[in-house]
Amino acid sequence: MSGADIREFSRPMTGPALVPLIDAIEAGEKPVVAAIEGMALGGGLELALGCHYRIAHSKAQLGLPEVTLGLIPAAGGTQRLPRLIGFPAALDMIITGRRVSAGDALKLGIVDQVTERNAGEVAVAFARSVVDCPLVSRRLSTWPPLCPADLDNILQMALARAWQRGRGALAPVACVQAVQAARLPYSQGMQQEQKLMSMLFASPQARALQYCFFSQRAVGKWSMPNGACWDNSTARPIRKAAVIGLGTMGRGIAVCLVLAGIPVIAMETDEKQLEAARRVVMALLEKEVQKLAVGLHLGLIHFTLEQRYLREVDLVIEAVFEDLALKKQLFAELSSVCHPDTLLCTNTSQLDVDQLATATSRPDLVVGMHFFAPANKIKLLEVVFTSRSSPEAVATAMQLGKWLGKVSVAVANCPGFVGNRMLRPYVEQAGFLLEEGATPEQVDSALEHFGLAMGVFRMSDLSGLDVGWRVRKAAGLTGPGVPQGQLLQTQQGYRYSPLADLICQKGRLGQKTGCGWYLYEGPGGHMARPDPWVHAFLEEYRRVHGLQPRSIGQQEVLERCLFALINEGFRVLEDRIVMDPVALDVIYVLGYGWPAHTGGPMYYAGEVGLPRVLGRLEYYQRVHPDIPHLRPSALLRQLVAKGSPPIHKWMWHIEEGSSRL
Ligand SMILES: CC(C)(COP(=O)(O)OP(=O)(O)OC[C@H]1O[C@@H](n2cnc3c(N)ncnc32)[C@H](O)[C@@H]1OP(=O)(O)O)[C@@H](O)C(=O)NCCC(=O)NCCSC(=O)/C=C/CCCCCCCCCCCCC(=O)O
Repeated sequence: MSGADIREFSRPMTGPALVPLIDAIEAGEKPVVAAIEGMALGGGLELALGCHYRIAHSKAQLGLPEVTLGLIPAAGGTQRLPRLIGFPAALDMIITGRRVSAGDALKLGIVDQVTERNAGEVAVAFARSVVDCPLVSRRLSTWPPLCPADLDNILQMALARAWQRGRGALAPVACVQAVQAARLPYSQGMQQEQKLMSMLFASPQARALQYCFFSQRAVGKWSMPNGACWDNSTARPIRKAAVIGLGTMGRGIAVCLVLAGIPVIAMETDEKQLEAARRVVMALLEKEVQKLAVGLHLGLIHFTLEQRYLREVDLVIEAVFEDLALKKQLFAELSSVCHPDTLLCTNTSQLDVDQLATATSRPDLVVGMHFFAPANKIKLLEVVFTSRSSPEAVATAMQLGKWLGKVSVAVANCPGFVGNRMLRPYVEQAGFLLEEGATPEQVDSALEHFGLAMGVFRMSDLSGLDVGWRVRKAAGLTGPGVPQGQLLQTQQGYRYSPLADLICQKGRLGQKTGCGWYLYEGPGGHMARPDPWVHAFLEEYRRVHGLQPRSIGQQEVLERCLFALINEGFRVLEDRIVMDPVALDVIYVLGYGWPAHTGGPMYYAGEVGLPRVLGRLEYYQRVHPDIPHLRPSALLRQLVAKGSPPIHKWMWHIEEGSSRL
């Protein structure tokens, strides 16, 4: 039982109400034994906590995931669980919403027995064995709270953790407040639980998080412009895969495949690089084995320099250096080395997948599988199809992503695909704000305050500033031979900030070099500190170019960065790069640390109000007519003209024939 039907939350609820039902079961004179097979989540676990005993199958999982829906476990979960397993363990489960295995539930004391047999049959036998035992001590609501001496401290720390995890989300904090009320008598604690739930239940954050829940499932129902879709296309089984290029991304992808139980050929061209990769990958895998307490066959991965092993694989994921010529050459080689049916996938984050497909003998079997760093942690996968990709190839990549525990989103091929395409105007605005008077930490703090996991400059330092530098060079925006315009600089007719290029020229490439937009404790350091050198550099830059710095408020940072990103999102929709705006939201929440409690950038635009987004873009465009990304998209204008329909109706307003596919 995985809890309430979430769809019911947006409709008038019908009875019977869960709380009195659970209370009645608990108060009853017959022993009730919960037999848990599969899942006991949310209201499912709360119901089990109201039973007098709990028997779980060894494969069962238990949890209170309400926090991920912007809620608290409000059918007594916040009151019974701390009484049963103590405050620290209950706080951990309720604030994170994480699931625990039956084995861990037994250790924590949530279940009384774990069985390998049919849990129902075992529960019946168990019930017979306890039929004459008094029930008084089995009613959790009557237990006195297990209050340790340092409970205040524990609650304070939990509150701090909830603030930190939540980044502005209300539910994690409310979870702590509700659990805190478990030190009161049960009936008073329940009143507090209901009060907090009532506050959250109708909140915009809960609506946004529930939208995220359904969006992440909706993207699995992909379709392509040619009519191919998830339920008319068959995925191929992947019995063995290869990863070529064992840099950071390749290593992470190899780890994902092994963890999913898929045998992997991990290939490099250089012995030293191969050995370095072997050490890192094996260390990562051993850590996972310990963490997950699972038996994992580490022999599933074979490291090699030899292409002949590629003959036996069903799918290759290429993750070599981001260079089109190099990748094209590799794809041409793969055509002759691999079996003719082998799928050839690229992990490129922005190169033209069509061009790679053209270099092969089987363009129909070429797709992009764009993982996000760290590939073994981030749940998102962009599956990039070209006009020639076969439905079978797309279905296989989508299915493989799911098998790896990712949420796969099918997107059409275009520069930067979806995520990085929308990121460009956002990063660009941040650069302009520096020219106009902001510092990296001011911009980042506004964005982090909004809820983003990391501000734009901290994120750039983490990814490496040379990544964007290389892209800008390839696009002819900077580099030797590119004329440097007058400042404010213009390139290709539009305003261009060379600040990031100048920083790179100084050898400041981010965390890996110990400095970038911030200063770190050393190369590879993670602690970003404001850097006086950067401040002096920005001041000098403005002085040389006669730019009068002005004070830039949080609102302007947010509007310029976020609305520019959203505006590009509307253009992505116009171009029909995805079928639906939910895809953009899923990509940003899972891949770019966009706060889930705002639903994602496109949902957020709807909440802010499309007329407001349009109005602010028009205003900034008047002030900065040389920045095309601030020019409102045709779709945004059209939606506002049509009275700002809800997000699920946006695609109805795209003119036929506007697709660039
Ligand atoms: C682990 C899963 C269960 C399964 O995972 P998987 O096998 O991978 O399958 P999925 O692809 O995820 O899902 C398959 C389809 O099922 C749909 N689905 C799944 N779960 C739900 C659900 N809970 N509700 C609706 N639909 C669901 C999913 O969308 C897929 O559909 P489709 O095929 O795409 O169409 C996994 O799905 C999972 O984790 N599910 C969610 C589990 C969860 O979060 N459970 C907690 C729910 S909240 C809850 O249980 C709360 C209970 C107590 C309520 C008590 C309320 C007290 C009332 C107080 C109210 C106060 C209001 C006051 C108002 C006022 O003041 O007036």
